[in-house]
Amino acid sequence: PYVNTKEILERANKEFYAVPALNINNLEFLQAIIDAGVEEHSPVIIETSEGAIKYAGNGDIKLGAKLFVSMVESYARNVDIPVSLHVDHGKNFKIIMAAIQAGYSSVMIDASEFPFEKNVAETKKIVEIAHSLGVSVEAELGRLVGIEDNVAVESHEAALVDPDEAKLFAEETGVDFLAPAIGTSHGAFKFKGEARLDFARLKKVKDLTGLPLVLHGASSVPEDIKKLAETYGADFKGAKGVPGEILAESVKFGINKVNTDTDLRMAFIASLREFLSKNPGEFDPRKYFKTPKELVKNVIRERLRLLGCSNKA
Ligand SMILES: O=C(COP(=O)(O)O)NO
Ligand SMILES: [Ca+2]
Ligand code: NA
Ligand SMILES: [Zn+2]
Repeated sequence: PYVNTKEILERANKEFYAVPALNINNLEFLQAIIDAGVEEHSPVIIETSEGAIKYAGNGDIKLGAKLFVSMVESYARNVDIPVSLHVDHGKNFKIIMAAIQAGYSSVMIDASEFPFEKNVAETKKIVEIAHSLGVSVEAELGRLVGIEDNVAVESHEAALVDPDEAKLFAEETGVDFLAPAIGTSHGAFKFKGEARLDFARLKKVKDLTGLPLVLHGASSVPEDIKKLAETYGADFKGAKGVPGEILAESVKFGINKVNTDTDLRMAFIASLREFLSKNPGEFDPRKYFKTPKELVKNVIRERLRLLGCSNKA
């Protein structure tokens, strides 16, 4: 069934596991996610960035939002796992409103680049509108910067979430789930040295807010996927993600939603490169997208198990 993200995350919060939030831009990734959830008897959270909404709507954001809601809601009705649809990194009021009106389960208002007071004001505004329409809200505190090696440079300290601010933020905004910056960053090149997240800081945010917490920039960039892509011509030198054991550790300290985009993209392109080089005569997209979808599905299945949300449907 199609559910509200809050329902999925409240249970995860109570039972100490995490649910991946999986970014899509098209039909194939959505199919891979639904299949992974069904095969693992697991809830799944589908999320679309503002760019994805523009992409699907061919520039028309209302159309894009409606298209994603109808696709996700239709597939969700067809399976017996909880599925929700979320706006990732909402910054543009018009796009957030289009998504809420189209029927998204939840939206992120990302005002994390602004000073605390403005972040509070922006988030509060969206929370009031969203809650009046039964939509749940995510916000972010701190900025996504990798903690270089073990030297938490001055500027990085300033970028990471302040746990006391997080408590105040939660009280003042009424936000449903919170993304505390603890050392991750988006994309495939997250760390130059050792991957390290600030778990002490994370635990403080959890203790002080009690909210379901979100880890952004959570892709692992699995070694086998990277190698497969490079075998077939990709140049992913220096790509490094959050190791699986660190992701599992973050769940122990209170992470309940794990934003995953890069790993799906890397799996898809690695498998597509392999398929195309082995099948030079193929030109049916239902064929050349089949094994990429399979690999994306299997990467997601593994992540569902790692995060403890398999069999939680
Ligand atoms: O945070 C993310 C995705 O992060 P990755 O690039 O690590 O998949 N989306 O909001
Ligand atoms: Ca941000
Ligand atoms: Na998000
Ligand atoms: Zn993010």
